[in-house]
Amino acid sequence: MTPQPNKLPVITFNGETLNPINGAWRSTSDAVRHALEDYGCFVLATNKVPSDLRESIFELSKELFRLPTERKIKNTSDILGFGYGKYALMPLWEYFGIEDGATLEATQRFTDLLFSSGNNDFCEAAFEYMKLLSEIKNCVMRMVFDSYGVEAKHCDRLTESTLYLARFMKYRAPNEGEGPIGLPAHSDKSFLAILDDNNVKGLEIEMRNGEWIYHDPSPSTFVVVAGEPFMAWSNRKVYAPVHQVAMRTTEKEVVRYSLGLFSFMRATVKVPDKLIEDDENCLLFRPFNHLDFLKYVVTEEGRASKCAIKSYTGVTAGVTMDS
Ligand SMILES: O=C(O)CCC(=O)C(=O)O
Ligand SMILES: [Fe+2]
Repeated sequence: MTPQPNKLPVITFNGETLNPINGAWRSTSDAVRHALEDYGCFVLATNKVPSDLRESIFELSKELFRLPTERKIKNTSDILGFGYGKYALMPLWEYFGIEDGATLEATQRFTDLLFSSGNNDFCEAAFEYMKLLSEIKNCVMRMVFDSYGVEAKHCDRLTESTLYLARFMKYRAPNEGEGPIGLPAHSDKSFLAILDDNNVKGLEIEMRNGEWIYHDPSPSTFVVVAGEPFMAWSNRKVYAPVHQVAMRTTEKEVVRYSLGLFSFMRATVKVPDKLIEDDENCLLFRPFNHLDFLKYVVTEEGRASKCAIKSYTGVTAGVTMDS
């Protein structure tokens, strides 16, 4: 498989597109919805995150990965993928998660735990950066709800219940004899992810037709990716793409740093009636608790499933709204 160059839609968020009273809001919302339906992801061009903040957070994340292992492993979590991770089976990849990572309190706790003599620059930049990403995520959500004609109060209910995972990731180049895969192919278990990187290629995405493409990074773009729970919420209109990270380089000194803000819902996720009506009353996913779904994902059955959300809460034969 040789992935092809980026063919993802590029959508711009600027002052005009982000104002719901402008016509541009409507057309941008429809573009976001169609991109998520057709590709499950899109490239977001925006200057909402200042470039100096982006540069400093990537510089500061290098400090994080330089810490000694005995410090790194202090970052633990009950939820898989939310703590510190480095696995023998995925030797190129390493990550830190900050649970509730769009809040100052959680970012401060993380900083205090990792940096024994403090690191105010890290704490401030990480919080500021993740807060901006959470605003972008809220905007994407509102646009999708709007484009489907689902009332804003349903969006607010989910938004207010969001649990954020801020993730810092590092991928080294493969050594001789090692394969290029940093993070194996998967679909996300988060609702929505906003991804960023230090302009080093690596993210590869499978299109609906099975073709793989790679994302060509740039300093003013992010990648927005829908996860399985978003697909379920939309009654399978939104696509949750399989993607992976591959370090296809022979230059040993290349290091890819990426950052992601992943959102999870504490409130029950339920297909809006509006979307079921549009599907002639055929409900494909029962209401579910997103955090319980994460527990299912790590069970033997969840791990074995090709699409965990389908085996967790999918309606196989299709039922009517009132059954
Ligand atoms: O590092 C990246 O760009 C992607 C990471 C990713 O797909 C994930 O953490 O689920
Ligand atoms: Fe992912």
